Amino acid sequence: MKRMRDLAHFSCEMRVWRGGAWWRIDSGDAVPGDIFEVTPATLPQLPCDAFLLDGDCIVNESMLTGESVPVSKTSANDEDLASIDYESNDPIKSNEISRYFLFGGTKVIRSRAGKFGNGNNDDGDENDIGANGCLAMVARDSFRFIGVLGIIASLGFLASFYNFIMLKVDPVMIFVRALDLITIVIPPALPATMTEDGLDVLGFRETTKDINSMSSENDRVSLNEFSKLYKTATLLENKNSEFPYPLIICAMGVCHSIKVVNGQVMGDPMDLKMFEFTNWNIDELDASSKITTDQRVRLKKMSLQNVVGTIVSPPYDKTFPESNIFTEFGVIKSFEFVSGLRRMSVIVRRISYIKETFTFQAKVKQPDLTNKMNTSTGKDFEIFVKGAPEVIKDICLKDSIPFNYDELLRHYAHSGYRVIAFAYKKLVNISFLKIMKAKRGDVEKELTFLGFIIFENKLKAGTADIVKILNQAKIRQVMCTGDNVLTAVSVSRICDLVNIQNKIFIPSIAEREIHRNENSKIIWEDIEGSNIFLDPKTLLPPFPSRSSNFENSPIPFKYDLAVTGDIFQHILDYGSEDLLNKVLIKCQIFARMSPEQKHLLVEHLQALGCCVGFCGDGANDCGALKAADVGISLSEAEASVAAPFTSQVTHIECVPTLIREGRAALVTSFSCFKYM
Ligand SMILES: Nc1ncnc2c1ncn2[C@@H]1O[C@H](COP(=O)(O)OP(=O)(O)OP(=O)(O)O)[C@@H](O)[C@H]1O
Repeated sequence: MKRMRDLAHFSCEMRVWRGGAWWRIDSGDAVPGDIFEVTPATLPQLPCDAFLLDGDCIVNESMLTGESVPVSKTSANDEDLASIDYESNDPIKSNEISRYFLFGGTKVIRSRAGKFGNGNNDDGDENDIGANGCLAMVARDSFRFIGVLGIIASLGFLASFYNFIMLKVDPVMIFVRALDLITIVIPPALPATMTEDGLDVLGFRETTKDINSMSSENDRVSLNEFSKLYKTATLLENKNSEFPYPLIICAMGVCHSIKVVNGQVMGDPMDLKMFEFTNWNIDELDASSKITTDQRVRLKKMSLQNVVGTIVSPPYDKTFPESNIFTEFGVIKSFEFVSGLRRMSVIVRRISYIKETFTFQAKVKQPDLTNKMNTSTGKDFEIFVKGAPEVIKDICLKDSIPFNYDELLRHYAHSGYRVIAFAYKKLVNISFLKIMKAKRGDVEKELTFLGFIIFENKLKAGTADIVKILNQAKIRQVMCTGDNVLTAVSVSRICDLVNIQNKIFIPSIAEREIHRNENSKIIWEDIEGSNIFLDPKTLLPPFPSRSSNFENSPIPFKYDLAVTGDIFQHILDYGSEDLLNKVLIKCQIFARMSPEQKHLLVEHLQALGCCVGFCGDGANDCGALKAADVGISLSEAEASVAAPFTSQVTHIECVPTLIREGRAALVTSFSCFKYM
């Protein structure tokens, strides 16, 4: 809470643009409408919410979302600003707006050529952490209890006051005796003991360094760790005569959200592993970049110096021993990864150089400066898209999808690998202006499928032990993930979240999403394809003999359910309450869940009377973390506003620790009451 308070009262010096000149003012004096400058040196932490009007920047939002991957912000244009509904309760809700919205309290890692418009200088009190945990309930009930005692004491006080007056006792004595009665009913040390008890528990947490608490309340399991890029699978041959790398390698080199900050590459761990695999180089056109004057001159000659933010290039020395053409990629525009869309894309321009003498200088291993530009690139751009295979399939040209696409996807996902699909399109004869204005939906379509890349999901050491401990404690554990359902099933089996002997049933609907209604039939099918189906109403397997004593027949085998986000949504929209409750109670795996669906799952479990813990590690878990009774954010940030508890050790080992501490706090509180 102290950190929250500090954040609300945070002030610093800032440079604002007023009356045609720059002024240095205290951030407390900033008013809505001010335009101010953001650089990490002068304004490391944003003192207020703001719209990014010009330039771009990278911010660390982990204190809000728990997501330690830096987030890129691009500037808003007039159209964007005009489309905001300021009257709405939450004008910044949409993902589109958060692209150019800077949140007060977040840290600026890097900024480029920007001046910003100040939104409303609120005090960050929107970030309240709901007091919805068990300990909060105990605290609330404790104070209610003291309140009731207070009422009894007051009534006793009035009654004895009246009696003493009737007995004509001395007024000072009346007052002292009446006060005595209050202290008899409410032990004076009780409120202090309760507060002390709470502080003790919090104090212990702060010192463990594993779990940091932002409030006096007291879980999704991040089981997967990207350990190594296992294999690349190019399904289509995409040979390019001038450039020796296949398009899938180019895609791995350019299609990511890696940032270079002070010479260090930062970003999504999966992107980092993928990029590391290519062995390519990346640099950004900011003050700290290593981009040579020579490269800047080349960009300038091609009028690219103001539009290219990032340059990605294959290794100079190994690439073209024979060729006299060297190619690098300038990233013109990127559409960041959005959990709801499950994809990201970049628009790039190839920058090729025809060399007259391609001699490498011994030390710097860079092409000779006598290069000539290849001007043939003209108005051509390329878009590389990567994302969940189901999503990529939908936006690719049908004839570019290999016949065994689903089979391969199923094979790798079933083996527990994370599968990412890549697609590509050449955007021919388009002006810069058009590219800059292009909407995501307009360019991310009619693509050519390039291939899958497969990541091995390595379980963090000790995960299975923690799952076992929680099982022994009879705490129900459910996997809730954005990943593929088959991958989720495989990981759940490895860590004993579901018994490996159990059959798993997955629901599906024949109709496409837009044609679905309450009459759409859900089919619950065995994942192993054994042709066994569950009854769609009772979710029970077929009994050996339905005619004979149906009621008392034993269930023929043990089984679990795994539901995908779209079916979960369908059941919420059209299913009966009975079916929804059965799914909530019986289902062990919720996969391909969007952030909103994770949130809804928590709320519906709570509506059934469950006390829900949620353990999550990313921005896509924020809603669920906040809604849960016990939210644990696994984040490198010291404390994140996304959840009441933050564990810097990004492992579920913090869950039993927290439960133990919570129970200890409860026992201490009850003991206090008993003692008093
Ligand atoms: N950086 C990325 N670029 C492209 N696609 C991605 C990226 N990260 C994830 N995806 C795809 O989007 C899907 C959903 O991602 P999301 O971040 O919502 O969940 P997740 O990381 O798979 O799982 P969890 O919910 O356990 O964090 C992933 O399964 C993957 O197919």
